[in-house]
Amino acid sequence: MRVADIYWADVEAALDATGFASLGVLLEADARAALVGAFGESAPYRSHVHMARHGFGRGEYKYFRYPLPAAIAALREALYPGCAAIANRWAERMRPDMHYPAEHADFLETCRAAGQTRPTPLILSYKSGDYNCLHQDLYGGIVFPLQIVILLSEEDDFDGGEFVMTEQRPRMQSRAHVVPLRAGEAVVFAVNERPVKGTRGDYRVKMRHGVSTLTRGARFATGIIFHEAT
Ligand SMILES: O=C(O)CCC(=O)C(=O)O
Ligand SMILES: [Fe+2]
Repeated sequence: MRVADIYWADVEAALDATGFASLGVLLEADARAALVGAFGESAPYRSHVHMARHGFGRGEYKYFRYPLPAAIAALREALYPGCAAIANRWAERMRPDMHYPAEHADFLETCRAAGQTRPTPLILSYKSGDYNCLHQDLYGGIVFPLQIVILLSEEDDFDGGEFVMTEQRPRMQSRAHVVPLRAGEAVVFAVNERPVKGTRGDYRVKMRHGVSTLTRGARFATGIIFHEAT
């Protein structure tokens, strides 16, 4: 599967229905192994977070520094235009003042102008007992409304550790989604909120994502977030 083979109309339909959509397997085994193998190094990263110290859950993650690993940089650039087209249609329904440029390089300029200059792609590592609390990856006032997660481990490397999303609907009870991920599979999902068609026009539901507790093994994932951090 290549980015050029993604059928974006199906992606948009799934995003509209549930707030997430599979993009297929976009990282092959050798690329996954290279990213996992470098987790223990320090040179490729700008920061290292122990989730328990911040109340974010249990496990570790690291933000890549520039230059990003080639595979991550290539996916971020190649996936952005398809995502931006959907983001602009969502903006029309939710945030009519927002418009996203067609190319990621131009969106990075928007981030820089707002003082958001640090890269946000990251790699996460979980062991048995680890989990990632429900959260949103907001790093400043400029927010690109879609982001990507890719499972780097094999499905049988671990038990539990499911990618989960919740949606908080206005004046209603929250809904949960368990999002299945295959090794190397990329899923695009709503960062902050998504539009839902109601009887009186669209309304916004707030989305959060996280990872359920691992009950066995080890799990690695990488996240591609399109906005930069302050
Ligand atoms: O480990 C995961 O699957 C989720 C990671 C995450 O929170 C993210 O990519 O933003
Ligand atoms: Fe996240």
